[in-house]
Amino acid sequence: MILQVEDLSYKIGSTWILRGVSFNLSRGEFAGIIGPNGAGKTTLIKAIVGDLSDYAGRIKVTGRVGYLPQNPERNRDFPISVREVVAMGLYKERGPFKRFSKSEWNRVDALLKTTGIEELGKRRAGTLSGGEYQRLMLARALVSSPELLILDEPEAGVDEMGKSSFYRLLEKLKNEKNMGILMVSHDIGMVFEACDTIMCINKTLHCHTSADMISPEQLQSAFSSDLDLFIRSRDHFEREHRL
Ligand SMILES: Nc1ncnc2c1ncn2[C@@H]1O[C@H](COP(=O)(O)OP(=O)(O)OP(=O)(O)O)[C@@H](O)[C@H]1O
Repeated sequence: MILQVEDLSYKIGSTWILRGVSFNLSRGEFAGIIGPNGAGKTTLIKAIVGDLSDYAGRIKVTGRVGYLPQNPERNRDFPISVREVVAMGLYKERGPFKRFSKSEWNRVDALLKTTGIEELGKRRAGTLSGGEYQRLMLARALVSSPELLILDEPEAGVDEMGKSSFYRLLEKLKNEKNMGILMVSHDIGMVFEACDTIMCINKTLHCHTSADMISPEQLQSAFSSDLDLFIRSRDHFEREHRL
């Protein structure tokens, strides 16, 4: 088990954002978190990565975490290269004040290759397109060799071709490194295609089950407040089950 969440609840003022969320994530499991806007998905991720302190319940992570946040902040003018941004992902384990060693730069370059942006290493990070920037953020999240990779809507700004190669890359990394992956996404089709398990969240966790076992009732209970998302997920359910 790489992640254990037990009875997690979070409240802002008198409003519950999350209530009694419990689940486990195994190594080698790619879980997709789906749910309507405002369902508490990002809040759950923030609690897991340690950006939220005043929650109730327990979260146990047993391994290194790589995190690709939703809409990562981007300063287009800041004079930093793509390679340097990836290398900064190592700060947590070795601090910012030492020069990067040759082997650390080799690690960075290998990841630029893995994520398909090796040609862009020397470019100023601010000049990258949206999809290229997401790949850069993925390389940075991976440079510390995480056992748990957490992604919050990584497909934002990525075109359809880019999306499917991005998800294929995640599946490959999961298989090669036996990582656990937790990904929030509104891309219901891709979630059903790429993920092993699906978690439906809307304040509470409505289901956490394998993509081909999920029932229309589970989808409906999580999405009742968002008819459009519900219909799209039901369509995918029906296609998956050839109904
Ligand atoms: N600082 C805050 N103050 C008040 N309400 C907040 C705050 N942060 C989050 N919320 C509310 O908490 C709820 C859950 O937000 P969260 O960002 O976790 O949802 P989400 O499921 O990630 O949504 P989306 O799919 O739109 O990204 C929303 O109703 C949001 O407005």
